[in-house]
Amino acid sequence: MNESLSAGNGVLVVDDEPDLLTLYELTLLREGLEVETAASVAEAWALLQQRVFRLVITDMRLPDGFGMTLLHRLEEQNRSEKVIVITAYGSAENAVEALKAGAFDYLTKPVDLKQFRGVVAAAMGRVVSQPAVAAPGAVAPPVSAAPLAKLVGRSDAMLQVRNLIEKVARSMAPVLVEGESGTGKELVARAIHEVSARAGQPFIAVNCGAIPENLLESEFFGYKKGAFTGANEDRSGFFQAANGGTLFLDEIGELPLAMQSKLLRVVQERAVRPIGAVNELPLNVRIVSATHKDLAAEVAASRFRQDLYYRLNVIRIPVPPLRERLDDLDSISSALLDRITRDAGVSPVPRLSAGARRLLAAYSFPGNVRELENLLHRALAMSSSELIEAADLGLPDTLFEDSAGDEEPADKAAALAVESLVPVEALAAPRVASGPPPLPDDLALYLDEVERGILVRALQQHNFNRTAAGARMGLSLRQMRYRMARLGITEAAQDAGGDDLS
Ligand SMILES: Nc1ncnc2c1ncn2[C@@H]1O[C@H](COP(=O)(O)OP(=O)(O)OP(=O)(O)O)[C@@H](O)[C@H]1O
Repeated sequence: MNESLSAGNGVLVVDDEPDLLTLYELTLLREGLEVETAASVAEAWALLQQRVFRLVITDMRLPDGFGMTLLHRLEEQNRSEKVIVITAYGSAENAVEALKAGAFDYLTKPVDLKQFRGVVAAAMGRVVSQPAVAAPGAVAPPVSAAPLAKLVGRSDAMLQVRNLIEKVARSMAPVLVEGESGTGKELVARAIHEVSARAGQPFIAVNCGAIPENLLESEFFGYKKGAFTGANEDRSGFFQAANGGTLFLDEIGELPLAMQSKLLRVVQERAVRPIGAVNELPLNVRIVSATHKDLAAEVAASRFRQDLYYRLNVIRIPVPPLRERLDDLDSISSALLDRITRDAGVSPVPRLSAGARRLLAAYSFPGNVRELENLLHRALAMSSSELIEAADLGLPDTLFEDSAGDEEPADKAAALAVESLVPVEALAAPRVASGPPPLPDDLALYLDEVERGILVRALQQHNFNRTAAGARMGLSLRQMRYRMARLGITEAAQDAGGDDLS
């Protein structure tokens, strides 16, 4: 034990290959860090019993066990050390496992020293802003729960989302948030940032689908004065702006392939070179991405790079559609009404009548929480009292009739129609007498709704026999089940006593 070492910038490196250990040690010493080394789990643990380090860098395979053992022990004891694991080339599962277990980051052998320095700088940079830990056994600061309060909902599905957010907060691992439009993916990304030690640093949200292709590079990486016509001064990109904090890449599936390659390079090397610059700038940015697309399918269709997908998708947080967490509808509606009236400076906050709540619960919310928010905005404008009635919601008449009474919908057809309600725009298309329907704002959502309407009609025509309804449209039972599940009409059909469940 070296008494002179402070916890401040002490790094413990664990590797059983003496040459590598020396190489790592020299690299770290050159960075001005204080280094101790160990060649086995036992040796490392003995050192960790004596003092606290800022960072532990460990090879995965050691003569007497695995680097994961050290990670698990440190996690169990809630120690403050960040852990970086070094895994063999091609063992991505190990790396992912380590990140899920709480590792700060991982490096793959053969270790690129530039990357090594970048990862270490990120780990040290993050810790520097925290109070120095003085004694063995000191615990990491608890994560703050306040940011999670903005994410309203106590359904099982939301509790799972919250748990995941808390779990990933301490790590640097990239997170992919998946879910339909308007489910709250950005809110989840913000919560990850705010719960993490990066909370005081910038959170930069970028909608990848909204930036013209020819501007992507300069927007992301910045440029130097004179790099191209019109570059009259140096300009930072999103990465530099997010340095020290979190970069939220919304609609990552919209990035063109050429930009995906450039993004991968920056993410791997943890450094960015602005257009026209000679030198790279080191980065310490956590990446949280989001998509409403099935990115695995995009990879299969060669529209998304597999290597980038694996890099961004270390931890996946699926955010379920609102129709799958109707338990949360009342609390989310109240929170939204609170927010809307507060923003408008109106009081008191109106309430939803029992009829209005019933009507909302019968709706399928293809636009999820954002649609609920818009709907409540409109309802507030329509309502003339402190009570928002069903009629103020502006929902389609079919739904209105079905849920007006307290009784359950009378027959299978009604149950299915209510569950899989087609939004007004989708229904309107075939009814319009002259001229083409307006272009949809969201083609995928629009087509989903058209498909939903067709499936419901086919099922109704075939007395809810999915095999027959599918066969009528050239679909196997398996394809029907898949499509019904995807479009959220499985349950209604089962409730309705579908005769070919198997
Ligand atoms: N659980 C929730 N509690 C309170 N408000 C929510 C919740 N989920 C979403 N919202 C609100 O719904 C709106 C849409 O959320 P958000 O922008 O995070 O969705 P998104 O999934 O990122 O949407 P998109 O895919 O269109 O980018 C926001 O105003 C957000 O504050």
